[in-house]
Amino acid sequence: MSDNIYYEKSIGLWMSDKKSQKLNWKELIKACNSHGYNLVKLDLEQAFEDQGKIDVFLHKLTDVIAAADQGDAKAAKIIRRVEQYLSNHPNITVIDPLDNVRILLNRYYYYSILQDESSFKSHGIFTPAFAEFPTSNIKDNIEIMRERGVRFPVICKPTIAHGSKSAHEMILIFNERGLSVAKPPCVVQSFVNHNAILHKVFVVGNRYHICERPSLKNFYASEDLDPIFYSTGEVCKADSQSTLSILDPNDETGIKMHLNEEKVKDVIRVIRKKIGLILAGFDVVIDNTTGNHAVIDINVFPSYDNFPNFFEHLLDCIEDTIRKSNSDCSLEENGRIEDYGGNHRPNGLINIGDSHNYEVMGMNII
Ligand SMILES: Nc1ncnc2c1ncn2[C@@H]1O[C@H](COP(=O)(O)OP(=O)(O)OP(=O)(O)O)[C@@H](O)[C@H]1O
Ligand SMILES: O=P(O)(O)O[C@H]1[C@H](O)[C@H](O)[C@H](OP(=O)(O)O)[C@@H](OP(=O)(O)O)[C@@H]1O
Ligand SMILES: [Mg+2]
Repeated sequence: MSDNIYYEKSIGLWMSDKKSQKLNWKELIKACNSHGYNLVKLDLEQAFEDQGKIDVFLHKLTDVIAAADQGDAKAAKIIRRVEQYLSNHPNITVIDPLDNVRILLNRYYYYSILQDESSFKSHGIFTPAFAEFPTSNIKDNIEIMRERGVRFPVICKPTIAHGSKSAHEMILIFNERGLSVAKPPCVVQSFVNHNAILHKVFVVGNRYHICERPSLKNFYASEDLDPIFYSTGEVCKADSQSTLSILDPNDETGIKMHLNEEKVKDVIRVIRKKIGLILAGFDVVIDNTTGNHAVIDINVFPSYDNFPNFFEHLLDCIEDTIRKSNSDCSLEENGRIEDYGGNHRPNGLINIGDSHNYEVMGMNII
């Protein structure tokens, strides 16, 4: 994977072909080498022991873990082998630990972690009311929604957040008769009107980057509307141009709701403390009536689209993690996200984009 210079340490990397095709391998190898690491592209079909010594295991195994947890024997065998290898090599830095990644495989589970976060309410942060449908019995599901304060319109999402294309297949449901399309196991989450603006926060350890994406226009409960099926990829990518994102004329409020960076940092602190991932992303929409910030989704190792110098920040963070684990004081143990070393910058934000499609690099979350 790299020129014939010997590098003392190695990063073993595995990700799906789908993700791998989007990766700029040349740039990643350059960043690894500049930090004194070889980059080894691991093969899950071969024993890791036969693929060279690694010091860091960097992965996005979400699809394989999800398949294993759903009973896929081949995937289960792979995950067992990976976990056995890592337990035989406790000095390998894993980014991120499989048990932490598992937290984000189940939407109901991680929504519950967010909902239970007591600090959010007073900071104007929330996760929309949600409920899980264990069966497709509409009467039972209406009762479950009532008990949990979930109100139409709702977005129906697969409970399992990764592992197949269907994990991103969403359904907007406007009334009780629309619940007939919900296919359990699934969660329903109250829809938050947010003027079709999605804020994606990409996190690498203590650093984050925010970008705006198209989202869904404002919707209201209605007995007349049939469910709307969509996939996230067709509505919320940077280049998406879905009619679902075009605000209705009477919704053109002209008021721009500004993302509050302090709220973003609060969410990052909670994710780092309660979920403990180095590589994560989350989606925020701003309630257009209250201005409160709704965290509607958290992702493992997302795209890091437009994250400036992502690979450099990744390697810095890997080295930071190794340094901290060697000094045996984990970030999560003391519950604080500390300042990090490196090119210390003021705790400010560097506005690196125009105000419309703004992108803001946040450094040093304290
Ligand atoms: N509660 C909600 N209120 C308003 N819009 C929502 C809500 N939940 C989801 N959405 C819209 O649906 C999109 C997809 O939802 P979500 O992010 O949960 O799905 P996902 O497939 O896991 O996304 P990703 O591609 O980020 O993994 C969001 O980007 C947003 O546009
Ligand atoms: O541009 P984003 O970060 O929104 O796209 C992500 C998406 O949010 C999910 O994290 C995808 O992961 P899966 O849920 O596992 O499909 C990412 O796909 P990946 O192939 O990069 O892992 C998207 O990049
Ligand atoms: Mg999302």
